[in-house]
Amino acid sequence: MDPGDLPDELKDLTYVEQQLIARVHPVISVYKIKKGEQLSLSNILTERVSNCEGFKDFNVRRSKVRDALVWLKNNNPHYEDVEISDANIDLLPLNGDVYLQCRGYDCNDDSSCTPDDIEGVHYLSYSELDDEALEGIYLKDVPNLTGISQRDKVGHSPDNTVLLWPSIGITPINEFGSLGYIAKYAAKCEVKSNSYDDLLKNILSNNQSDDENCKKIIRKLLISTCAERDYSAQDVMFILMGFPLYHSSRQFVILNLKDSVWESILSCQLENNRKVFIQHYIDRPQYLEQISLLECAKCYYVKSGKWILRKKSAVVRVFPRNFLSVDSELECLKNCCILNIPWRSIDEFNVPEDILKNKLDSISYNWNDSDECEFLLEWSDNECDSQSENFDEDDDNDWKIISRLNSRKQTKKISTGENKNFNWDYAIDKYDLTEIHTICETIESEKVEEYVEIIDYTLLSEDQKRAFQHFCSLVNDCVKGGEWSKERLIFVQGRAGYGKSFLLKAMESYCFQKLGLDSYAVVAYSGVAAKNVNCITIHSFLKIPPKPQYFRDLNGDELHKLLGMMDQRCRQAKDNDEILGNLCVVMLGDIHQLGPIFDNPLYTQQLNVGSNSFSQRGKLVLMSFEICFFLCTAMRFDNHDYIQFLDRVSCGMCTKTDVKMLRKRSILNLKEVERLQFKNCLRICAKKDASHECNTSNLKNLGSPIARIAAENNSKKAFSCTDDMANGLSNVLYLALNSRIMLRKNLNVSMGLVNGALGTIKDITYAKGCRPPQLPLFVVVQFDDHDGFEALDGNVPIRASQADWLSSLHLYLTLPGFEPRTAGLGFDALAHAAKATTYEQPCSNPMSFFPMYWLAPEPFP
Ligand SMILES: Nc1ncnc2c1ncn2[C@@H]1O[C@H](COP(=O)(O)OP(=O)(O)OP(=O)(O)O)[C@@H](O)[C@H]1O
Repeated sequence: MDPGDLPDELKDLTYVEQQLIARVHPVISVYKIKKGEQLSLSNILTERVSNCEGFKDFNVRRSKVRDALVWLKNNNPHYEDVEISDANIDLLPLNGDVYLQCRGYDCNDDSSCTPDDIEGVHYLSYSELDDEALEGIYLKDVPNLTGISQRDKVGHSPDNTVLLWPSIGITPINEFGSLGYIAKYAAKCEVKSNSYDDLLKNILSNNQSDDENCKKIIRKLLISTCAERDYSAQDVMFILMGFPLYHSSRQFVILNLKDSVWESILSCQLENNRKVFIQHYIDRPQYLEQISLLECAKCYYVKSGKWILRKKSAVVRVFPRNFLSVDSELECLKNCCILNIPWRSIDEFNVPEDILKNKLDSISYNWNDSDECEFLLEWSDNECDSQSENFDEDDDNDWKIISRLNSRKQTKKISTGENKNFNWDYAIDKYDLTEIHTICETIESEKVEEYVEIIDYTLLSEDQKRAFQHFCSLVNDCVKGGEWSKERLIFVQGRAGYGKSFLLKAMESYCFQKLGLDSYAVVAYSGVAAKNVNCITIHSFLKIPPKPQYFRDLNGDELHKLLGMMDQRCRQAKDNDEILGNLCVVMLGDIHQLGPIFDNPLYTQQLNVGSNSFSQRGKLVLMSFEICFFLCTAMRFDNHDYIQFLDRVSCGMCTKTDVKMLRKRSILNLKEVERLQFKNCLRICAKKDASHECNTSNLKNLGSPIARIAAENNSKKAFSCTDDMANGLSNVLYLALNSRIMLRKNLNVSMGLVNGALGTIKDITYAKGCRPPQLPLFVVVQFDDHDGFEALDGNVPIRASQADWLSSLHLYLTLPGFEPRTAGLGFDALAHAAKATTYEQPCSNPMSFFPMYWLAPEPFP
């Protein structure tokens, strides 16, 4: 709307003056709940400075307000009946700040204007939140407010205080800006989803905010993202949708590195001799001499002059967001240094560019043991996207520079000691590069040997026979070419060693004899299983997108997804719309061996109607398996007590005696000789930190030089991607001679070079003149279960490879060549220097509370 020229009386009114003369305006009250940690303005490092614009300008001029009101009364029909009270106007300052008066405003007096009165805003009560939303709340470990609306809660709280309005930077969020803010926020946390982006755009452009589906999605996303992230976003949720406010367990700290702000901060003297954080940092105590500004802001705060270590590190926001978008590279470097290098005077950084670069290099590659810091550069998504689009593949150098300047956030650093002088091209002369090339080609061009073992069916146990006979009649249906005469979707359940693989071989043998080699397929979930029964993996057979490559067994959720995808593929392949394309499918496994997850039971009836996700589809497929055969006879062991014991343990039905037995076999109670047998085993830790610690100490104990190999990313997005998003590619890899490693990818299933294969590094081979953090040409590994190649003394060469992955928006490229996974150390195709890995992925949070005991499984009395 264009109101035309404004009269002088209404021109240049401040925001608060406009509020004072408005006849109708929404009152938005934002409350904080006194519980846990609170938002504390003292933690915002960039203090409110007097020249702030927008809502923080509380200046009011008495005459301006009076003149505007008089003009409106004379000219605006809606103000005709207004009585101007001189006494009230005289309460206003002649020209002054009413901020304190606003803070003293008692929200309980505002009973006449409840949010429900505000037109156009639909408030949802707490009870209207659906289960999903509530689940999100409980998962986030926030106070349980069920049964009592937030508004009630606030009403009973004796110490409500009005906070500053939510804002984006210094621009207030009002009823017009809030949707945009939500969109920005939500899109940020859900970068992968195109449809979500579209949905938000629709809400904004077509004003479809009443659409229930939209609301649901927004609700869910906001609940999960805001609880731990941003008070402002929480405020908006509360105002717009009536969601409860949560306390965040983390504080937010803003570091503004703009030159102009620096100057004003350092020169301004706040009342009561208070200092802004940056001044505290400069005057910090001696014992914090070596801490960087970024770390300091994350870990400490100052209260009454005392330095206090935070219980949880704060979320630090750095402005300007995109360092590389600042005017000069010098400025960008300077900002990086200010953040990450300990300093006392800002003048330390007024030096030439190459000195700054050296300073940065020294902290990137010469890390002290105690220092575990990270570069924190926040990229705004837009900036990032435009960078990626402009990316020119030929122009390597640009992105390599970016690559060196950053490291992915979660990366913890390990000291590489005095390796600077180590001659990393020591091994190149030992190898014939053509030979290595040929071997690598052989490994990578995998061919599964097509042989079928013919089984003597009379050997089958009674249990196995029942399943086998059912299967045989289905094969005979195929031979006749008619309809299926029996249930075609078969589940065979059996514990470890109960004869599943043997039964599978028998089924394959029968199929082969009756129908020939091309009429069936044997596939396995993992590379290890595929190797055991001489087949290929489901993923490569059905061309299903690879799952993140890391040590992980199948779990219930994975099973659902996998079945969903298999269903789709089978229907496509057979051009048949029945479940699994009307194929006969036999699934052999052990539900008790599925990894634990925080999810519904495997056979849940809870399906989200209308949902088309693979997981939902997989649940339906699983329920379509109508017949299940149980293998109840242990074929591998004959110790009856031990079998019973394993049965009880796998069902969680341990007796007291079992527990005693388990305690005896705790790894801590074993004799030294026994314990040594587990020296090289893979350890699973509950937390990333523990696994990192374990890997670090293992690496250091080797006493060999450690190579820190950095991935080269072509876009800023690639830096910020988690390992999962990057198909398991990690940004930094630590390798050392003789370090234990694990293969993270199925290189060649039939050779046994599969995901999970363990080995020891024998050589890290660099071209002449090259060294870490560059990629080596190849790494030579001695695998535990592979004879290796004669030409390499029984070792296997693993060379660097290029990996790319496609998100819904962009193609990102990483060149670590080696894709490791959590647990930190390792390679991609290359192995993994990890002897430890985490189990948190399948277990999710709740499991991490349980202690994990390491048990040596044998001997059993
Ligand atoms: N009917 C049988 N006759 C003789 N030996 C058998 C028979 N069934 C299984 N076995 C043997 O018992 C051992 C365990 O069987 P198998 O490997 O098939 O078990 P599994 O259920 O696949 O175990 P896991 O779940 O650990 O892979 C193998 O050595 C196998 O050869």
